[in-house]
Amino acid sequence: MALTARGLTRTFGRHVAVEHASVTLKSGSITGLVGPNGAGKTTLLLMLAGLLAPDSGVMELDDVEAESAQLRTVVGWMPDVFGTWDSLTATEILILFGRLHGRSTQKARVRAAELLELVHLNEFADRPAHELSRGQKQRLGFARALAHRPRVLLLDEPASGMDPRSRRELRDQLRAMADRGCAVLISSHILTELSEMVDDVVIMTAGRTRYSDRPEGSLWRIREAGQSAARATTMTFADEETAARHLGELITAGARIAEFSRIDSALENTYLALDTERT
Ligand SMILES: Nc1ncnc2c1ncn2[C@@H]1O[C@H](COP(=O)(O)OP(=O)(O)OP(=O)(O)O)[C@@H](O)[C@H]1O
Repeated sequence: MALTARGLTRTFGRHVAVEHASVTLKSGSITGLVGPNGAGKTTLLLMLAGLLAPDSGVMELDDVEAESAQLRTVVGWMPDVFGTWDSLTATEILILFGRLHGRSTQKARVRAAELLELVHLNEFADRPAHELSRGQKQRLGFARALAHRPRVLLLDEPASGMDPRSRRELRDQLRAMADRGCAVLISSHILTELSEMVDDVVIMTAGRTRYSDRPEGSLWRIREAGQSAARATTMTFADEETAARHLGELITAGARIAEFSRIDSALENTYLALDTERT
């Protein structure tokens, strides 16, 4: 399912948090949302999730204008901080969210077990949420966002607090969801990680959105065995295929390659160039 927002504006008192912002989230695509602190990302996500009313602007699901209530039935929302009833167990929280989305207790229970398995929290199923670590809470937050099998998924800093294995799993799960037709939007400050997983990037500064061109090529470090890091060569390749071909040629020519790794993120450079309006 596709979600399109056009001209969204939201003010708090006299402060304009989001100003005429537009985004298109395509079915099957993962979009990154980046921007400095206070740029309006969370405010935009809340409006797209149907949880905060815009002052003006239009939102559409598959080209049909959608009200907030409709958005809430198809959008899964993962806030940056888990925020829930801490004394409830992981299972109770997921069942409660299933029930709030109109499922029977029985169906919600089955779905809760499935989701706990998905995020590897089975052994914490009956623990109260306040006993979970930060990363475990993030994973429970991800599971909660999936309770009603959303067709659009919005995630605010989903990987913060997660260990490397959980991040990789999250990345794989999001790609699998996109492959099944879900439209995914991720807000994150971890740009190198984001650049590996997104298809499009929306940059937000001072409440305004704009699409970024996908980075063209990236820089790689090539170091031979025995060579110091300072003497390593750097080269730009258009894509991974070209880099792999070059590595093959080096090895065929007898070079003893000890390190061949991507070192830059053009997205990060674009972002840093824009990061002048931090508040
Ligand atoms: N409920 C609110 N009341 C008043 N001002 C708010 C409210 N929510 C957000 N703002 C203001 O709107 C602006 C955008 O905030 P928002 O949380 O959307 O930014 P963000 O891009 O998500 O920032 P961060 O990267 O720090 O999470 C900020 O200046 C913030 O102070």
